[in-house]
Amino acid sequence: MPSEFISVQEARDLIEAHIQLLSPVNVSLMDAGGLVIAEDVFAKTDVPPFNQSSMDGYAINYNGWQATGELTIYGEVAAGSTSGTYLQAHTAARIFTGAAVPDGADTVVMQEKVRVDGNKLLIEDESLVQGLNFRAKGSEIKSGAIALEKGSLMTPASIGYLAGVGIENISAYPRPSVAVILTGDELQAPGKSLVHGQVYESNSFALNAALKQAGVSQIKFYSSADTLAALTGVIREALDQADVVLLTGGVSVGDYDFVIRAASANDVEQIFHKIRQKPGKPLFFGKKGQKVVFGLPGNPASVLSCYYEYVLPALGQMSSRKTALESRTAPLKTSLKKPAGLTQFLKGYYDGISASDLKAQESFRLSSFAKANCLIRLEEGRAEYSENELVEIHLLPEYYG
Ligand SMILES: Nc1nc2c(c(=O)[nH]1)N[C@H]1C(S)=C(S)[C@@H](COP(=O)(O)OP(=O)(O)OC[C@H]3O[C@@H](n4cnc5c(N)ncnc54)[C@H](O)[C@@H]3O)O[C@H]1N2
Ligand code: MOO
Repeated sequence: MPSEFISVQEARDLIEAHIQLLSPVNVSLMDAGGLVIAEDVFAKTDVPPFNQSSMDGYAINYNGWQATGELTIYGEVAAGSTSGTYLQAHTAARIFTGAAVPDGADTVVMQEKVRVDGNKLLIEDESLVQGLNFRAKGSEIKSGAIALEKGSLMTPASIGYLAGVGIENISAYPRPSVAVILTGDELQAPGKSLVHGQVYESNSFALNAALKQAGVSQIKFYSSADTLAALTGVIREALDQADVVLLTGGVSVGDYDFVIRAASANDVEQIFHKIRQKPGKPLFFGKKGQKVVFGLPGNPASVLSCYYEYVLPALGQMSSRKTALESRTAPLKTSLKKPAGLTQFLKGYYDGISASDLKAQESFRLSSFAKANCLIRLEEGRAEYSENELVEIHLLPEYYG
């Protein structure tokens, strides 16, 4: 293998070293799912904001009731009632779940555990203790306290939690915007007829689905004719529009493979080109300012392998997220041979116990990828693996097991 080829680990390290966090933006909680917060977030109120009943029943003063045994029902507090009340001695207030407990009361008795006789309340609750069914003001969080720390992921629960402490917007790292440039004069859109020499264009479909699955919503597609001038112009426009530019095809050594030259003509600094791996050997990675360019080798299975192994973690890193495929070790179902000197990513199937390589591994074929739920990583220095030998597998995102 010529010396400009680098290892998979070197490629990973170089990408990680060159990716920069995107600048935080102010986002509505409604649009914050999956983002990471860039600053500590402070509660805007006590939660609960007042002493609150957790049951439908009667608010009482526990010690007062202990002293007299019988209470007179006085008034009612519904959830949302905003007029403050004070519980007089020897009285109980009818109350409902979520309502503000009157000052002077410290306990709520469930309505199932009382007898009401006219306006007299008889409590028949042997397990009643002071403070039961009473949520003290600020017992979840006090106003001004840190609700979530910088670096927290906005899950449905954390979004709900922040809304509950009075937050409307947060400062978060956005997801990158992505431009996808398709190269290749032989490409035809699905739905149209093929003439001899044409193939259906599929990379935009696979990448669109993969990017959306990763939460990227700003995706623009471009097509370029196979000329240096055309591709140089399209890359310029894409770099203007997006944080990340993904090209498919045109990174190899053919006479019409213009990606390297067109990137250079746009002052994209080449960080690497070519990895000792299969598929995706001619992967290109470059940088212009904070923007990054991946030249994905055009074969459809190379595009997807390189996306999962290199692009997806980079997209995550820009948004302060870990999005690399989940890695596990699993025993191989059968023995395998491979070329030494290349890391191989095989389309595989993991049944929860062992991993098997699927048929049809060539990079122009997607039939095996379509059935795979993992990539099996075989190490550069190895030429064979035996049955049951432990290997590293990378679970594809659609696999939940
Ligand atoms: N002499 C050599 N030839 C090749 C080498 C090499 O080292 N020396 N490497 C091979 C490897 S490995 C790969 S991978 C490919 C990568 O080539 P490119 O990135 O330049 O890709 P293209 O030639 O443009 O396309 C490759 C293949 O993929 C099809 N393709 C491209 N785009 C799409 C698309 N959007 N949808 C569907 N199919 C697409 C294209 O028609 C070609 O069949 O180079 C090898 N050659
Ligand atoms: O390495 Mo290429 O990506 O096999 O076809």
